[in-house]
Amino acid sequence: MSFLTLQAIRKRYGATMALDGIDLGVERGSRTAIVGPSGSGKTTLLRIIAGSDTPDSGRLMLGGETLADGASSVPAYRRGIGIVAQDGALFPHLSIAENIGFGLPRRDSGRDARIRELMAMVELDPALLRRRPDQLSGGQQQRVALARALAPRPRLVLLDEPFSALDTALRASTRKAVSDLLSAAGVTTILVTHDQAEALSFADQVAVMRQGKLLQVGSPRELYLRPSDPMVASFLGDAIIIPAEMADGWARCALGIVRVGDQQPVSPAMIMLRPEQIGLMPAEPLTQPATEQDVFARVVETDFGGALCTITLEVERGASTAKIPGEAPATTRFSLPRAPMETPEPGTLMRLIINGPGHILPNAVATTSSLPPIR
Ligand SMILES: Nc1ncnc2c1ncn2[C@@H]1O[C@H](COP(=O)(O)OP(=O)(O)OP(=O)(O)O)[C@@H](O)[C@H]1O
Repeated sequence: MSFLTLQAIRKRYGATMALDGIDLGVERGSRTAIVGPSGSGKTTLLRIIAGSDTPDSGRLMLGGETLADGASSVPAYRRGIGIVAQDGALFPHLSIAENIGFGLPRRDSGRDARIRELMAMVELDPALLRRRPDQLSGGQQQRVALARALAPRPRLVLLDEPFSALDTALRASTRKAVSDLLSAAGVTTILVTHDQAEALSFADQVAVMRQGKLLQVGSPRELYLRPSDPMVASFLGDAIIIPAEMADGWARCALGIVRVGDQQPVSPAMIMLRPEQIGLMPAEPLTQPATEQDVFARVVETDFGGALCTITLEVERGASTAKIPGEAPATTRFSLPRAPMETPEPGTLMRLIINGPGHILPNAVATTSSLPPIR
């Protein structure tokens, strides 16, 4: 059994099923990120783990101890769980030292030493201990909030969108610092976030939620490269999802003939490619004769976005796509991010180079069977 185990957790608010049978295991010392769109149930799940809400049914266990079994539950203050909220939620009228020491017994002789140890752990200058929260930057406040959560040596730390109030640069550096610190301390952590990049870089395990259900749970790599359905695929990054006809480990789709992994071929299927798998080469002048497998696309639009620009392309009915009967599928228009110096002018014809395998989405229904079999 995992260190933290959730079994068939359900929670309803009136007509809304906020959690609809959640099963999840979290290993000791690991970091799990829970991601999902707004209203998918992330906060409700965190509140039930923390003990600020009780499930209607289901079981929650931590370190072998049952914390909730249906509506009967151990109160929050006896769970040994630390929480870092979105805005840090520091006590504004208390000094930094008093904030960090809030959960430590006042008469404990080691209290001051522990507060200093935590300041060092979160890499803050001890000179800040006398200040009040409003005299610290946003990033420093979040580190204090983490120190306060870690002070009583919790069994589990819950991070509720703790970096979302920080600006982009500070967000990345604070996230890295917090992530390194938690892994060095071996603290079991659950992070709730809207931000897929944050989830993928922070966690060992990512759980994607939608409408009160966990759609998929796995390592960041597994979820990014092998999502189970289009929603998980698109939530974790840009994805090109197109129907394909399968044969012998190959897929024929509007972008050409793409190798697929060793998944069970169901034909037709929906396959996913990440934009970084698609290379572009100018098609003109043609350096070698076009073959049957070549696919060309014309740049229809470019959007300047600084370090990354977006190129929108439309597949031309070239050698291989010419064999697709009927109307050109709507998915023949797709967008790719590119560095500004690699952004061709609108109107340029490009040859597509697909790298690496396409991924068959096992839980997606192919929208067309009009593609011909591969010969
Ligand atoms: N106290 C409540 N009373 C009624 N409905 C609630 C309550 N708390 C949550 N809900 C509903 O339950 C569903 C899940 O809400 P929850 O806050 O857990 O989602 P979330 O994924 O955390 O969303 P966000 O990312 O916007 O914070 C939503 O439909 C929400 O409106």
